[in-house]
Amino acid sequence: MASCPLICDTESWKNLKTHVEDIKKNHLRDLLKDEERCKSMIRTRWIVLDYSRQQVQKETMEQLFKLAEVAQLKEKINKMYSGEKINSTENRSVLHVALRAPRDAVIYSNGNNVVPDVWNVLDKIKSFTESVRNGSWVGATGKALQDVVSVGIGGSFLGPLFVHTALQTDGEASESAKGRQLRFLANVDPIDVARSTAGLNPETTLVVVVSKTFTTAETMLNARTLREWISSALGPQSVAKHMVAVSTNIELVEKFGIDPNNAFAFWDWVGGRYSVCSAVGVLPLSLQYGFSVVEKFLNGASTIDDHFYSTPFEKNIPVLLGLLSLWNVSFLGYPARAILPYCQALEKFAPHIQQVLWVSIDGIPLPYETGEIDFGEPGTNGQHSFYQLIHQGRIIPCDFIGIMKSQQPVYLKGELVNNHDELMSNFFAQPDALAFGKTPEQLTNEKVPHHLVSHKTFSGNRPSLSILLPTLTAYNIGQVSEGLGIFILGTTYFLFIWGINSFDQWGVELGKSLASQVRKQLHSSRTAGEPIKGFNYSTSTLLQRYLEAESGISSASTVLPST
Ligand SMILES: O=P(O)(O)OC[C@H]1O[C@H](O)[C@H](O)[C@@H](O)[C@@H]1O
Repeated sequence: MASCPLICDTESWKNLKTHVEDIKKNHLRDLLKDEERCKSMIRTRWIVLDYSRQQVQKETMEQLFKLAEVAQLKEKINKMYSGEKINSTENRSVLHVALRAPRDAVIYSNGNNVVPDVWNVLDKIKSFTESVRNGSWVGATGKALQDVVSVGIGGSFLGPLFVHTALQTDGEASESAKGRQLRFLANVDPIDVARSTAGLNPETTLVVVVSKTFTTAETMLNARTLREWISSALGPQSVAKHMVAVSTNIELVEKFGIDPNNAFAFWDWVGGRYSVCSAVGVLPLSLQYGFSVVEKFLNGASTIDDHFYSTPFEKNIPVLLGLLSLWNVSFLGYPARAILPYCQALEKFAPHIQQVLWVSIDGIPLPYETGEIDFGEPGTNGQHSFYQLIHQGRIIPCDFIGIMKSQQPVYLKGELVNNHDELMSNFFAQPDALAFGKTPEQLTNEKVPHHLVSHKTFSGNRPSLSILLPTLTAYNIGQVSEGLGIFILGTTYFLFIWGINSFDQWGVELGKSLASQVRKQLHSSRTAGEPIKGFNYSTSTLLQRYLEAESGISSASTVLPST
């Protein structure tokens, strides 16, 4: 039995479906003439959020807030923060907010305050990373470990990579990272092994194996590969000095050959895609930038949690972002969203991790589409690749993210504007181009040749929102990347409203089990010449062609990339 009716059966949902027809009668170029409307849709907090170019009226927002109330959104948020096991299919709390809570905070899971455990790990990370960075922790040959390879995939990779990319050009962070390298090894493609170790010396490299379960096939094969890379160069006893782990599964960490004292724990109430503020991100980032910089990142993330928990929905940035996404996906029928940071440092920002389910949290098949296809590219690069699509092709709501003060200002004397202003000229122009478009009448008045008028017509009425950040320090990155938080929390929200589980991931299991069958077939065919069996004709044919090709590798001996 459902614990609550599907949201699509509520009056509030039906009213919004009816409201769509009212909205379709308006063009954004007309809505944007209403200054009072626009004024009510520009929110200035730690960031400036302007959603006046969304296809919404004041009434739309009122109805969306009503829908959130009907969906008991605030109650669900309260349950999340109070440690209730809202991840019901895995019987777990959802408490990534505890990872960046102040030391004196009290957050319960299973009747225990989890904050002291969080700070025990943070204190251990601080101590360990300081010893590596100051050279008191050295490798097997007595050399300081200046380079780090973080091995992990999915949530054990994407969040840390995003934050690393954003910190690389921050003044304070880049100064503290001088002389150090942080690389990531995620894909099981051996090319990724070659790339992540190119030019590195095992003597001065520390490998961090990041895996919540310590069972993920790609991560564990990559970890064994780097263990071999180190052992073959420095001897098997060197693993203790050159490999550490981040996991909830300390037993498997020890079985792998890593000293449990060199394992940094996190907990089952941290979902993989929400783990960047756990040791998953904090350990490799602190090795690269120092714990004090990463602590600022955590503090920034913590401000989002406070805002998210205590701010009324009308002024709640993550809730507004989530509700607008819900409106675009479930009512206006736009299945995708382009996230366009006009800041190269945020190039890894577009959330790659989306929760999409076809059943409700109670296992009931949903009669409406869920999920949103998010993609993105830093501006102005995107303008030279897919903006033709978003201007004149299908309608894709866009989120533009700009920075007021560049991390790395450049100005050439004599130029009209500095380089950041040049970038931001596009940040301010693109949303209006999408909203207003250009009509055939305007083109005719501009004396555009008649045969080109249709080609150069822009329909406009394409929704977007604009976010302006003050700058990108570790603190701001924490706000934004829990900006992964803003978007992920926003995503969590409308998943709360859709009534699906934002925190489990059964959907990835089937592919993994089928890959396991193929792995066994490849092994038996290559080592014992076993014929292919148990696959459909198409897959069997492809497998046959693959096995006939020369692999360039003999399974008789270990092969590592040439360094
Ligand atoms: O950290 P691990 O246990 O190795 O899992 C790595 C990743 O596996 C899957 O892709 C999950 O959907 C992710 O949430 C998780 O981050």
